[in-house]
Amino acid sequence: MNATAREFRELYGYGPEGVWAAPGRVNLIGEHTDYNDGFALPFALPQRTEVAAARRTDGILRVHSADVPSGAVTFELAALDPAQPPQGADSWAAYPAGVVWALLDADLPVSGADLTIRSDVPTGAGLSSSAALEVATALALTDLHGLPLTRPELAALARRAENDYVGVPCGVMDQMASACATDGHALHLDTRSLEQRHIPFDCAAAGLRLLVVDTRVKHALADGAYAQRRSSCHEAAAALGLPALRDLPYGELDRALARLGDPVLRSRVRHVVTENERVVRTEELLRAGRLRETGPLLSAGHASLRDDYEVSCPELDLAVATADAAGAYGSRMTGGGFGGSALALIDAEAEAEVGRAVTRAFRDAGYAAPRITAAAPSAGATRLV
Ligand SMILES: Nc1ncnc2c1ncn2[C@@H]1O[C@H](COP(=O)(O)OP(=O)(O)O)[C@@H](O)[C@H]1O
Ligand SMILES: O=P(O)(O)O[C@H]1O[C@H](CO)[C@H](O)[C@H](O)[C@H]1O
Repeated sequence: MNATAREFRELYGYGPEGVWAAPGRVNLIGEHTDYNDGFALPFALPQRTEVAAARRTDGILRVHSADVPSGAVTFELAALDPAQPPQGADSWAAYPAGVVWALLDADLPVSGADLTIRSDVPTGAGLSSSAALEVATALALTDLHGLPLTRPELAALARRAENDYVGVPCGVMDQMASACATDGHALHLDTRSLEQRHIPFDCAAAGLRLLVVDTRVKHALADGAYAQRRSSCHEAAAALGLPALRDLPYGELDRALARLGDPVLRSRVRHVVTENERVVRTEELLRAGRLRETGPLLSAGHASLRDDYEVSCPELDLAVATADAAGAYGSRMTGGGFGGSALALIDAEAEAEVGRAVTRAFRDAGYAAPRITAAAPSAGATRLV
């Protein structure tokens, strides 16, 4: 029997109606573009979050996570209030409760549920464990209640839970990647229209590996820096008379920068506009099967995040510099930054060597040992049982 289903049975004393799973993600390129209506190119990880679930008819939601050392948290659906999300040891339960709140707020009827969660997506590592939890919960509840949402609608609902119930002002990239990605592909996302294209991305066939270096520096998006970047972008777009920075074409960047007085705003705009362009160029190279040539774009993306957007940290910079020096085609931080993970595109046979070099560099710098894994583009959310 599936381990999450077994845990459900042990905890609640009866069997679940099904088990659903949604993956974490790595963003290949297109960072801090999703709240600017821009482009991103994430792919799903093999690591995923499972949710075993059964309906209830009494307006009660019980949630339990095998990854949190506390019992089930119980909510009355009628009392779910975004002004009062659970706090302290129960704060994790805001993610599944937020999904139920978002469904009810959209007039999608949920009668109650029991849920058990378990995951192998590292939390707070920039690999979207929170989106995996939201999307797996949303898929379980919509399937169980017969609610016909498309995958982009499901992702938008999961994002609403995170923005308006949990209180994290993220964009939609993570939820879209988790809900919509397909095995062996990167997902080209237009975060304005939610249009998506599945781009073949078979590293193994090309003799390549994508190394994910989790620096173990916990990032926390709820703190102010992410929201600050977001509002700087919105301020710059307004100053330029644009709906969003997405509407500033790459070819007009210099002229637009000359119109912005504030040097900080100029840097933020330069990152977003050049990053959108890097996504476009990366997609072209992937489509042409020129995977290695994406390396310089990844590295340029990192420099832009470090210098113009100022969301890197010494551990991420060290991971990137060491991987590059050890022969990576390119590498960059991935996710929101301020910690979390870096990504390196390397030859398959260099995996052990690059891993050793990064581990040694972290030890020499006195940093905690990084967690290094290879990631293959994997499937999006699905029903398992
Ligand atoms: N399996 C899980 N069980 C319980 N809570 C989880 C699980 N996965 C994620 N979470 C919640 O999501 C939070 C991590 O979200 P976040 O800080 O945005 O990082 P990321 O999404 O990059 O991993 C955790 O602190 C926890 O509250
Ligand atoms: O740091 P993460 O939680 O993985 O990812 C965060 O930052 C990225 C930056 O591209 C996106 O804006 C995303 O919507 C947000 O959740």
